[in-house]
Amino acid sequence: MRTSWADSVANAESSAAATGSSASNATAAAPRHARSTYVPPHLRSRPSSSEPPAPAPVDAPSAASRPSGYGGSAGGNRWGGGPVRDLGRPGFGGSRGGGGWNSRTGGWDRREREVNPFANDDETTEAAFDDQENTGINFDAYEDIPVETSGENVPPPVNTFAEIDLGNALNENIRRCKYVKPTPVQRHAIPISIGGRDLMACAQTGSGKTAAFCFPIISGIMRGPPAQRPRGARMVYPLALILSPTRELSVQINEEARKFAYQTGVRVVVAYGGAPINQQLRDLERGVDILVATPGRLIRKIVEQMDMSPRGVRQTMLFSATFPKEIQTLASDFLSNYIFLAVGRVGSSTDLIIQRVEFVLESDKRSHLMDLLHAQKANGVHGKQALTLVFVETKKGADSLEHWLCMNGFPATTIHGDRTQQEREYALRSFKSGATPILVATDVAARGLDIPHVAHVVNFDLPNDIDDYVHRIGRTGRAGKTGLATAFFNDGNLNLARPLAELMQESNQEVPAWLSRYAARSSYGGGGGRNRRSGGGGARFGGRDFRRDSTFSRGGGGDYYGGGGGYGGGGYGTASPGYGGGYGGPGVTSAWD
Ligand SMILES: Nc1ncnc2c1ncn2[C@@H]1O[C@H](COP(=O)(O)OP(=O)(O)OP(=O)(O)O)[C@@H](O)[C@H]1O
Repeated sequence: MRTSWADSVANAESSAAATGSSASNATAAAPRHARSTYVPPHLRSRPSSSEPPAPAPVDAPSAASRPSGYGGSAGGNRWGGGPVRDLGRPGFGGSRGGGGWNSRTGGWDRREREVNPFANDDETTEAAFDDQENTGINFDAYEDIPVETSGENVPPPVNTFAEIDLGNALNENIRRCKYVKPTPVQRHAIPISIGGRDLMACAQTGSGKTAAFCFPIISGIMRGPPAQRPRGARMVYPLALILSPTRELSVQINEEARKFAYQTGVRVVVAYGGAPINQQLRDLERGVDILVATPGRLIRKIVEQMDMSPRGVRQTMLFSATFPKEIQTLASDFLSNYIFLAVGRVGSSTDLIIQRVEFVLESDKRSHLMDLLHAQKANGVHGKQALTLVFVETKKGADSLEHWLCMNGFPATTIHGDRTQQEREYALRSFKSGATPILVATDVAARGLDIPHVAHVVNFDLPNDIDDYVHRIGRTGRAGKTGLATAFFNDGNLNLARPLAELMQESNQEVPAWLSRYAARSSYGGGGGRNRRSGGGGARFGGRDFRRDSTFSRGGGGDYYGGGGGYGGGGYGTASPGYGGGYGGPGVTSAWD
């Protein structure tokens, strides 16, 4: 039978060197005195060493919490480790004395206290917006969304978090996050992931994909038996690797995952370029269960040429709002007998975003933007109340537009690849807080960033690729809230005319007649080009499994429907959930930073 998280951890010793190679190298370079002994997650949060280790409380799963058919084709529950051992306890890390993360002999680092990741939530963002109406989360907006799954023995979805045995500590964090019920992608993806299956999940921007992959990973690690690590080895052994396309997104996923993992004993660490390496090395040396990393264009190398367990042994999940066919083809190399999940007309944007396209000549763009910003102000939607994200094509263009906006009385900042990481992070903080309510950005900020109160996304320069457009506008209209996206279109964007018109139509937007005319023109020879979506019927927006495409043929076979052979027995089940698209294969543009 194929390995589950529980099996993976149990088998960790035999393949201890099989994962986290980049982290391992990093650790080897760290100063000796910082070495600490690894304590597996299930032993953390226990009483201090002077006390006998008490049996971990166990959440007995109710029959209802295990949907029939759970576990997929291999039959039965893949977890193998039984119900979640719940490690979370009140008083963790402090007042009770002795209990918790840091007090156990041989812990990661006894000086360390687990920082409360919820502590700053209210101060940093909400306080700045305290006079704004709290619209709350309206996930009813997603209720009618069509869901399509394909693959063998798809585990059924759940309707509530309570139906899944995630454990008290994680449930408590879900409550702290104010998540009342799962979003559609969470309802479907969590049981699939807990069932040990590989997954390619396509769901709209802002619809909760982060929790959809984090919850099962955290609960899987909590559930697992102790991992035996070689003593004294200066290696770190992440049980899960989360790869994301940009540094800022890695930072955000790390922050989210830390909230979900708070007081569970599961340790999350982030590693990315441009930030001081010593701090990251120190964090890694304290131990890591979940490593969040930005690998640039090295995705294929990490998965195929490093020591990671092969597909079919590890569990691999990919999540994105867009999955064009080429990316599906490339990504399927990393997956085994996977389930394809499409929530919504995927790759399509959500109806929550009102999309406008305006014809603006290059020379008129600045004054047109100024008009929009003044109109926003006049409507009382400005400043901290409504953050505006302006996408431009080049780094120079970003700096120059930022300067011009500031000169004209609109406080703005900028984020792009030529700025230092410190400057990028500062800019993001300044934008989020409302101090500079306009952020001029290149595609660095296009994917995944979850910034509350972004009310307006302006495509000052349209991207060449419709996928990028979908991700960009998805920075607004998130978590059930509505948003506005305005695009400046001119003759230079002819290639985008058709996919843009189609996308707008699919999202129930009003398509200007002039854009339809451009779209028709581009269909007759002009457009297409890089835009992989133009043409191709239902698969256009990546909303269907490319394995269903009758024209699909790769040769070699054996891994798709009924391919079998993927279940290779025990091993080190490093889950490697991906994020965003862009595998940088030949001929495919990579959005990875
Ligand atoms: N079940 C839930 N209940 C309430 N809010 C939720 C729930 N799940 C996620 N959210 C919130 O919804 C917002 C969007 O979630 P997330 O960033 O995971 O979206 P996403 O699908 O990954 O978007 P993108 O495609 O842009 O990366 C976040 O603020 C998150 O906290």
